[in-house]
Amino acid sequence: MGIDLGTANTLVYVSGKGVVLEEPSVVAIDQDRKEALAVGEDAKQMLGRTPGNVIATRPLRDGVIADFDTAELMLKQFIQRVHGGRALIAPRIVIGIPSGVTGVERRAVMEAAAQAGARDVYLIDEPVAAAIGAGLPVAEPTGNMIVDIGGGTTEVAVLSLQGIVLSESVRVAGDELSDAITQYMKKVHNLVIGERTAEEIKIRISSAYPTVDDEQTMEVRGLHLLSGLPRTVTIKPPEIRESMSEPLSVIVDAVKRTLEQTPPELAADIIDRGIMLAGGGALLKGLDTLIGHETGIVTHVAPDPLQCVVLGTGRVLENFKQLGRVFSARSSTM
Ligand SMILES: Nc1ncnc2c1ncn2[C@@H]1O[C@H](COP(=O)(O)OP(=O)(O)OP(=O)(O)O)[C@@H](O)[C@H]1O
Repeated sequence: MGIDLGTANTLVYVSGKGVVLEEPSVVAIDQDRKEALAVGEDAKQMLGRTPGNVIATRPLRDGVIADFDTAELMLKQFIQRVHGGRALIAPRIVIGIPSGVTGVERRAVMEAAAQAGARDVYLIDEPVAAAIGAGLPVAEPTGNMIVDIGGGTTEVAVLSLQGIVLSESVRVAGDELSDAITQYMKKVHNLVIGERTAEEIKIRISSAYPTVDDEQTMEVRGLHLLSGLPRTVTIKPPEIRESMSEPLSVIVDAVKRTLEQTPPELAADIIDRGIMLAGGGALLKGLDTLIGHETGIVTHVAPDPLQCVVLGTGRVLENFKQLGRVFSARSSTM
């Protein structure tokens, strides 16, 4: 089983079957009964809409486990769902985690997987898994650059011969873009909006670079700060793009810094092959154009950016012998 345990979404790949689960990393807990009310998509629908005794939370923040018990519970639920309620034949699990996490954070992920029933747990750095999932030839002696923009972290890495030559991880990604939109709506339109609405604005009309859709409009509903009453405001893409400029420049700067440090031979390979974007954040309209414009290097979006990491873990599972050097840790080394 391969798992992308992400801040925003968790995906599971089963060897021989492909991606069998893709759910938001959200858990709704009934605090009176101390039990999970919903996990995944159902819990996400409850975000910001729960009564006092129910909390809908994300157990991961910035790509790492922030709430261990809830993360373990979520992981168990997902693994059980994949097994269709049958008894778990403790599987071998490969989990993608951000490359910048500490040893303590790595052990927390491994422990959660072991508690959830895994026999052998292998950790793979997310950029390596994303590059494999995006179809980059990571086993060859050639430079590949992958930029994985998730919910909580953006990872930029240069890979060659199954390994990371250099990488940079910044804790700014899709969530910060949504947060920037929330703050803008509050400051400029006096409108308080929830997390889900901010994400909807980002997905529907925002862009990182001017596009032909710039004249499009969207009606946003929220709570007016001054009157305290519900109100609808009409917004356009350019103002939303402007509101995201700070987090976007953090992402672009991370790419530039990594390129500046890349050894010349590998830099030449990257100029030939281009930069590959993966992760849900890669779906932001115009982000490839912005990065291409800022770096002068052709930038591509992976065919299925949201699934790159989990597809990479799956490919590793299915080619265990050939790709055996890609792991950053395994449970027997805990
Ligand atoms: N069409 C879209 N346009 C812009 N952003 C999008 C789009 N679709 C998804 N996203 C964003 O992608 C992010 C989730 O990406 P992904 O599932 O790759 O992250 P993750 O793996 O859970 O996070 P991390 O790698 O940080 O742990 C969210 O912030 C989401 O809002």
